Amino acid sequence: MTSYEDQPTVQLRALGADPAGGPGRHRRAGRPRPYGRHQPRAAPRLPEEYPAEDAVANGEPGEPGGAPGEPGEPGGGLGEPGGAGAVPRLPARQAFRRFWPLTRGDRRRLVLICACVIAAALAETAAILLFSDLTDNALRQGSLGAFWVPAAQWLAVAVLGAAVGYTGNSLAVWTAERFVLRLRARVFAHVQDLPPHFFQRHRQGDLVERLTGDVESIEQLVVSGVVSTVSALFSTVFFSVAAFRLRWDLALVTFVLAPLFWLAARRFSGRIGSVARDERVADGAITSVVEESLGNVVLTQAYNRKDAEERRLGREARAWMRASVAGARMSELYEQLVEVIETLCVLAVIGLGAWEISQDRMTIGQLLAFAAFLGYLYPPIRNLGQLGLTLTAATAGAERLLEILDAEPAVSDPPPGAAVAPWRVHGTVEFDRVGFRYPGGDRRTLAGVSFTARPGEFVLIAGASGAGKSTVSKLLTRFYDPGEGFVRLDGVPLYAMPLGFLRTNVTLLPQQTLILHDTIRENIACGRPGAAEHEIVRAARDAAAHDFITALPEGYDTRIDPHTARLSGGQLQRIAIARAMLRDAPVLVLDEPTTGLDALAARRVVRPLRRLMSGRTTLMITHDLTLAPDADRILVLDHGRVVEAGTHRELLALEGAYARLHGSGVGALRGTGNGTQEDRSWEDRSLEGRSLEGRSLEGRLGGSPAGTGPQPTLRLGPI
Ligand SMILES: Nc1ncnc2c1ncn2[C@@H]1O[C@H](COP(=O)(O)OP(=O)(O)OP(=O)(O)O)[C@@H](O)[C@H]1O
Repeated sequence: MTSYEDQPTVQLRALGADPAGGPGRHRRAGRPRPYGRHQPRAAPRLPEEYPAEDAVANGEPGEPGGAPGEPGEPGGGLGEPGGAGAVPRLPARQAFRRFWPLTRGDRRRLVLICACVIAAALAETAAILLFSDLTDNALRQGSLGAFWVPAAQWLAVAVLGAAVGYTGNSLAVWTAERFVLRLRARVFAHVQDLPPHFFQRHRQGDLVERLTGDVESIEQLVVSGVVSTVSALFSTVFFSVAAFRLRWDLALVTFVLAPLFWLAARRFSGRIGSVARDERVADGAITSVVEESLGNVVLTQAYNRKDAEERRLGREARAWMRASVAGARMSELYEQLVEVIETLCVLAVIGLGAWEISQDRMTIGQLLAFAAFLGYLYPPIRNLGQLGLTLTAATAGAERLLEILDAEPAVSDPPPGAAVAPWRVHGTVEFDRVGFRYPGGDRRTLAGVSFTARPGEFVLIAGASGAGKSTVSKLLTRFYDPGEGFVRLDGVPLYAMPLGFLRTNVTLLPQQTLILHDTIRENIACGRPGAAEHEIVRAARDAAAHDFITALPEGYDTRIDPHTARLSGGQLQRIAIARAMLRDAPVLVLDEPTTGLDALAARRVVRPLRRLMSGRTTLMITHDLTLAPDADRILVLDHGRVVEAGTHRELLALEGAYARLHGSGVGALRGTGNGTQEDRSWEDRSLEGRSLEGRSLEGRLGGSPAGTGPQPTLRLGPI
């Protein structure tokens, strides 16, 4: 039997698609999985191929959700990663329509690529006819003179084919990569606007996989899909015309059997879709486990969790292997079925040819020439059948990506023209009967919260864990909009001003020190891009960071990252303070600025913090009440409500919630709770509280320093 694999077909192979689910990690490593020896090409599927279309239309992820604040809306709607069943099924047509606009700017190039593809198919058809002419005339005549003209023509056609093939391929790869680049940038930009709870609810590794592997698989759906369809269609038409010109009766037999390829592909389409989906999910899961394990390596080692982590990875790896093997088997099964169909077709043609020869209507040479020609004809026909498979598999990646793209940001800029014009912010912060419920949350996190912080005031927000303190900071920096009431800056509701303007004027210093994977200089400079060197150094000096930075061998050029071992937690925090200094915003939100630091480090941070706070409206969220006497006002939150407000003295005198909080913390340590030590410096109090905190732990653990017997247990509030 003719080996069609060896036949030259003009395809833009560089765009070769893997219908088993796109370029997952394993595929990028080079394991080919063609569902046919000739690279399948994507084509739009017929409507009847989508029995689930109605079901999909009902829950189509393309529809924007409701208003922010409602369960599942902003950033919601994304199925729980790790379960293929959670991913909504999307018709390929819709997926194509969603991503096609991204080809804008490259459409002329796409037309040129298609023209190259068509020209290449024409050149190949011409080559086939010239070959037939050569065998029929020159060889039969046995004259070398009859050889030269068709040979020269054949060579010219081959050169032309090579030229358009090269041009088309180069352009196609370039266009495809540009598409991937654009798509990735678009998804990445969208992801960055998503609210915090989106990232809390989704495994980072799975999101990484969506931004890499899944993004690439969309390319097969769109750019390669269009080029492949054009290629397969035109090749089929040209080769068919040539086949009918050679022997119409044999060509007819060939075409009568051709739908078998399409039937086989259709039969496999559903299963390949689900296998591809499983593979994409398995890719995401394994990336997540590896990423989480590496991030938690200290926990793993400290708690002897090595075996447990290995088992976890093993579980995901086995699931991945199962999905991968299922995909490979499906591929192989389809491949072999197509082989059998091809054999059947060739046998039918040879059978008819044998009958024609027996009737003296055909020579053996003609029959062999036609059989050889089938090697050209079947690949594009077969590819047309396989396009659906490629598309189904690529759609699995599209579904996962659209889940991200359809997750809505919790907040957005006011419409153009509706935004309040920027002004010089004084720093009055106002919460006016604010109520808030997290998307998907079952109860209100804040209810009727009202307070005003005037320019330059220091307002401390205290309360038990889970009372809603950090939520106040998220509303003020507009990660979310309140469900009820208003948050205002200088009397203007936050939603009425551009987000960029708000965040330029309200600096957040979160609980977790945010460090970029870059030099110390860049880490400080990102507070105000374009800042001059002397401004960066001044900020570092004010943050008490300049000395330890210059003591490093590479000084400000030292590269750091969030897990850097070169700097301590307190030093990283001081770099973050320097960044905030440089930003020079009139409003400052400090969320547990000394959490995680030991007493000495906290003490070193306190002084620069005071410099940072000076002259700015400051909202400090903290458990550490050693700072409370310095506050102009203290708000005590309990179950999302402000239950007490006043100065340190006033609240202690009330002997209510604040006094209890204070009594369970530093007050108890001082044994007074009446603020008699308020004249002592903040730094000293901080140091004392934290030193005692250490002692309290000793006490709890039953340690008895210097063998003095059991110590009383000291309670320090949340540790
Ligand atoms: N993304 C979220 N989705 C649903 N609920 C959330 C989300 N984030 C926080 N919550 C809930 O809102 C409540 C208040 O959380 P918040 O972080 O504001 O408390 P907190 O007072 O700052 O606590 P802590 O002092 O422990 O940091 C908690 O019950 C918490 O479980």
